[in-house]
Amino acid sequence: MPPRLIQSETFKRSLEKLQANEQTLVKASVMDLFSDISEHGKPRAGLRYHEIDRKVRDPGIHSISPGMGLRVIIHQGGDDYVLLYVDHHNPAYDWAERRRLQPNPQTGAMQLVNLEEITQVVTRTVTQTQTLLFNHYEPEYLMSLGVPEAYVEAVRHATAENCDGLIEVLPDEASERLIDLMDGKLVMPPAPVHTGDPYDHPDARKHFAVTTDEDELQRAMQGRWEEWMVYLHPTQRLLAERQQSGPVKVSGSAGTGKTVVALHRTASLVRQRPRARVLLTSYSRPLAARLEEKLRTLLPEAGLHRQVTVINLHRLASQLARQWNIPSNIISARDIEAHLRAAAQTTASDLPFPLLQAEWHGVIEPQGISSWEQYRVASRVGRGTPLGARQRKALWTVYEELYRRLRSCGETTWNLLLHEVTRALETRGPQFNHAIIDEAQDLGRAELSFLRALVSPGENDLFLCGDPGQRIFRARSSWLACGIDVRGRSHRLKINYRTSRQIREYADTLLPQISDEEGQPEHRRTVNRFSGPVPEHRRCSSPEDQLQTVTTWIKTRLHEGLTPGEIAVFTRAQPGTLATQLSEALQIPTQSLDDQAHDPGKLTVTTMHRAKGMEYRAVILAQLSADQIPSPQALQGAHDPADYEARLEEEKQLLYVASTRAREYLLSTWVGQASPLLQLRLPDVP
Ligand SMILES: Nc1ncnc2c1ncn2[C@@H]1O[C@H](COP(=O)(O)OP(=O)(O)OP(=O)(O)O)[C@@H](O)[C@H]1O
Repeated sequence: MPPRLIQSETFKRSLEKLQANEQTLVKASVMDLFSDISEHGKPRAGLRYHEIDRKVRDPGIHSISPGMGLRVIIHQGGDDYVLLYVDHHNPAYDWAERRRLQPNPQTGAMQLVNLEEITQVVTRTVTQTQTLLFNHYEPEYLMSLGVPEAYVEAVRHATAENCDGLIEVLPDEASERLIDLMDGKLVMPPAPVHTGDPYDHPDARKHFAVTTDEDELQRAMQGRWEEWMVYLHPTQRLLAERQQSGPVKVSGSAGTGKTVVALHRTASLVRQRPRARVLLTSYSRPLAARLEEKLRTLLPEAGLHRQVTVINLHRLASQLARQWNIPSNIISARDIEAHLRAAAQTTASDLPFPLLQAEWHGVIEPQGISSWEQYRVASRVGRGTPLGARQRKALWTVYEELYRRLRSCGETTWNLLLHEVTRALETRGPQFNHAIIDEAQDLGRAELSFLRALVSPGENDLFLCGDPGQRIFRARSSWLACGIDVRGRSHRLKINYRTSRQIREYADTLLPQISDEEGQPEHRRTVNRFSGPVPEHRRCSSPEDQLQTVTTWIKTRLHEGLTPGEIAVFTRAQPGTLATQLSEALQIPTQSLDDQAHDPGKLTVTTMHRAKGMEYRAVILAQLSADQIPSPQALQGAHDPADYEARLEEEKQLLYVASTRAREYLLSTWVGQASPLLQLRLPDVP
């Protein structure tokens, strides 16, 4: 085999931490190294390739010196040169001293191990009363699950009390399999590598990328080269690439890489099926715009990108409606209420108006019921008060009049439009071969039925990614009832790549038990890749005090080196004057993300709804007082107790969505009494 250059994810991460001019220098040296080993089989003298003058645990460890005091740590094993890390001289060598690169004896996959971490974990004390979680498994079995040999003893001494820290430092694939064991699942080891190449195993491909092509390396070094584009977790890769016999569900709590899987799935389908029509979609327009931007990075070949339609479902439905002459003027909430009142008057109905409203918004409109025959037998599950046939008939008389009024002014609602287009699709036929949906938890019955009709049923037809804990636009709808059967094809992602363990643990307390789309309780256990500061809370004495608190906190973050684009302030209602006040106090521009893309030079100040799909190093949740969240307006609009519960649940999930946008820092502030949704145990609140 010719000499190879292999880039590890640890190298990628360390490179990103350097200054721009240092990065340029390192990238140039990496290009030189690649051409040297490709042409001459070894690095040239100018790169000062040598063993390091420390007591390293791994004899394969070497370094090169690109200049400016930097050292690139490289592992050489035969003809393989693995880029492991880069930093200034001392920290780079400190890092190298503690690392060992070796194949897992059972799986054959190459693994990089931090020997110091293991020592810390193994020496943790375990009391007699604590139960050892994995002690009854043979070391060989644990290694076959991807646990590096050096960690086996630590894993066998893990207890419920200390396992989080341990699972955090294990390779992702091993962590995920241990979580499955803790959840009581039977876990089969991955198949060993047949090629005999320790970098070719799916477990190793999460951490190492083999470079064989100079152009590819050049692109990676010069262009945007993000970790998620290259180092997929084996489960992510499998989901993205595997043939599926029908609809697939990928779930996972916030930050577990669902969007990344959706993007790779799209790219993989397009590459494998040059003539297929592929739809990549989501609930809202900004989410679809963000998907499109990321897909362009992942699929730079313009031809391939053109094969995919990236659009949000509502926009697609209204485009098709216009094409097929279906009325597509969307009526406002206020006008529909006025029409309903007028319809009740015209039909001399004595039914209570709240009942008319509740039935319209809770049953008729979401199900797209357009005739008495449909309404007579329609399901009203979860609607509280049962209705007899005579009452239904009386209600229907009003809705018939409402429909007549809507037709005469050529207006409709989103749900009715979606149902109309779905009916048209039944005669005109599906428009796509494959659809990939992100944030699928936000699809209601109308969107789900539309989606089903859009795509030809069959292999690899629908691929739905979502988190039932982040439902903020629509009440829960059964996928099965809309013809989307994911039984036997559901997968849950368990590694959280976005947030620190502290933020994830805090965010989890905001959510009660979560049920999936069929009402089944969800396991939500995940493992984080890093730790960080504990989320902070501040009760403020007045709005001015809150402004001062937020300003000071942001100044501290900026002082620590964060940029304005890495910080966001979210509020439940429109932030109002807060954006202007912060901009003046901090002397930096702000952005609200309503119709513009995220600008890295500006501080984000916007609503929690607009936070969806974003991520920041630091997040402030401001104006969290009891009279601001749950939103009184949202709850007042509830049509019946079931609707009230659903709206309250949405408020909790909104807070969860907003909190989980934070990677490292999270601050919550309020004036007066804190929101009951915060579930505060308040020892640290002044
Ligand atoms: N395999 C991976 N390696 C490294 N980083 C990853 C990987 N997968 C995802 N990430 C990163 O983790 C973060 C969260 O990923 P993503 O947005 O796909 O999660 P999500 O599950 O869709 O989150 P949410 O539900 O909150 O929108 C992103 O920064 C992404 O780049």
